[in-house]
Amino acid sequence: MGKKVYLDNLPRQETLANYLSQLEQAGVRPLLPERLAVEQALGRTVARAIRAQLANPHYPASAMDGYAVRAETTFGASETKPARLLVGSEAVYVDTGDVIPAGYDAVVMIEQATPRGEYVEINGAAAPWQHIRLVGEDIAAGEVLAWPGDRITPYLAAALLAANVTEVEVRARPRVAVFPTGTELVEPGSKVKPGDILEFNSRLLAGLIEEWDAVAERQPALPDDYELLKARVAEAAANYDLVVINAGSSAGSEDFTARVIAELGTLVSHGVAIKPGKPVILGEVQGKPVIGLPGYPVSAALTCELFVKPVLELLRGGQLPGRATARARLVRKVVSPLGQEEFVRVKLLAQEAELVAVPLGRGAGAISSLVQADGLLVVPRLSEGFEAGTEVEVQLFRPLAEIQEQWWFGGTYWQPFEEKLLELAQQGQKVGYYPTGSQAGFLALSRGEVHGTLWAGEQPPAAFPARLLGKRLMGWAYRESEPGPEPGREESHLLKGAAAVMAGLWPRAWCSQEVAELYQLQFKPVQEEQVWLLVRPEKAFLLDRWEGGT
Ligand SMILES: Nc1nc2c(c(=O)[nH]1)N[C@H]1C(S)=C(S)[C@@H](COP(=O)(O)OP(=O)(O)OC[C@H]3O[C@@H](n4cnc5c(N)ncnc54)[C@H](O)[C@@H]3O)O[C@H]1N2
Ligand code: MOO
Repeated sequence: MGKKVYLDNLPRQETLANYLSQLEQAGVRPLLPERLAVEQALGRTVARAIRAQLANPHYPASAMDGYAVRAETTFGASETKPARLLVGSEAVYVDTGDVIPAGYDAVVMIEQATPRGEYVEINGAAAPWQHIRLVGEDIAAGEVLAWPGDRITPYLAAALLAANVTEVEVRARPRVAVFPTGTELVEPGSKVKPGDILEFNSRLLAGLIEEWDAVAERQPALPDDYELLKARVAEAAANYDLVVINAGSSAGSEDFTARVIAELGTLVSHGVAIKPGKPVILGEVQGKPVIGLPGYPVSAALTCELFVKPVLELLRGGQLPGRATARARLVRKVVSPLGQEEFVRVKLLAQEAELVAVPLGRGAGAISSLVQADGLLVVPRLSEGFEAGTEVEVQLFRPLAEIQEQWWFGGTYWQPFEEKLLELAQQGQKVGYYPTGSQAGFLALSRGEVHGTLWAGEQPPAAFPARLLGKRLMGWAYRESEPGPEPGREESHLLKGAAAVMAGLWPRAWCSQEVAELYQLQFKPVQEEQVWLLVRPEKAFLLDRWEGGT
């Protein structure tokens, strides 16, 4: 196949369908199932139907402690006219789980039986088969206990063992080699210098792949060396079911992945009409799928889900679970380029009786946005986005119950408030605090994007229930000697302003005394200000969670 210098730009579904069919043509087939002991198979997926080997119960068993009787011998019995049965020939004592002796067809609980010497008196009629667990009542021999595609849960494992099944055939877990690439990559925990990139994508990708019932083997990071990459990819294609290469997907001079695949096998496509994740590379080498994922972490995670997951489904021979969805009302307009399918991370909040979706930052480099997000909103390729107020469907990253429990705060950054939230979180309350400054926080509160916000300054706007939490000293933070008259910068998130001063980007930043201390910066106090908590009316109870102001 010739060298491609341009990116393909077909819709995702078409790109994927074409790739999967090319893989099938190249001989990629589902892997053979594996035979495992039931105890070793928890979490795995059943490959072939499993039938019960033995009934449960496999003998008629007493369900209660009492006397096995012939039901007909008790007919007509009452408190005043009990049936007198001879123990041994007309009634036999049984414990729960004992075999019902032949010829008997009911059990009378000891509470309803009165021993009288060698007799026992039964003061009520027993219905035939009462308190007897019949053979196969729970599981009949030969019954299908597990269907292909069922996940082996502790319940299923127990049922299999109850039916005397000790081994199961489960879907194979494809083995995936994950290669991080880039000369600038360094291991987490290293002492870093500018330009170094802490290598975390391979952990991110391996984690996702393992969640999808596959085995990920992270490989040492590869420097940007064409021949080395080529040799390692060829070797991995021979030894793994799937090869994932991360970064080196865009048009930069050291982005070799596509070339390597084209030279070793077939480059099926490079580029797809999605955002983020456009430069994804799909190929095949020696009959094995080889996928190049973009370097930016959000793009890498998303393309892993959109392309690696379906290939894993092909290899294991069966679908993996998708995400649950929920409907939510968008609080802000989302504008998206026509011709690209866009995946927007959203925060979800329970507000009054509904769920609202707040679009988050769209930078593909922000791994924190995936942590903060509760879900993903898909803007179709032929749409330019959604108006504020539209009801949209969101794919959930976490259980809805967890999302509905959380309290979400914005506004100015104030450490004592953060401490209080940390305390609440320690006690089990789900909370989040995403400071964006007093003004932005107030707007967010008005639009319903947060449950509460911190406002710094005099009397806050009267629109929301408010409580004075305390006072703080504001001023300029700077490094060694106080900079001259040039103005400093104000950052909406006080920690970020102080961080910019720390990094030598700004001469000084407007921040609070606590933040300056946190960053060990010099501090020139200018004014004292009040800090208020403002909340949505239905969250007014939150105001009482904080001790009175100063
Ligand atoms: N001139 C153009 N530049 C770029 C284009 C383009 O079309 N033309 N596409 C952009 C898009 S879209 C994306 S996405 C990125 C893809 O970049 P690469 O796949 O080539 O990846 P790198 O440049 O090597 O890395 C980018 C960035 O990703 C982070 N990264 C990479 N590897 C790791 C890792 N193992 N662990 C953690 N983080 C990693 C890192 O921040 C890199 O700087 O290209 C755009 N450019
Ligand atoms: O498509 Mo890139 O993946 O924008 O970030």
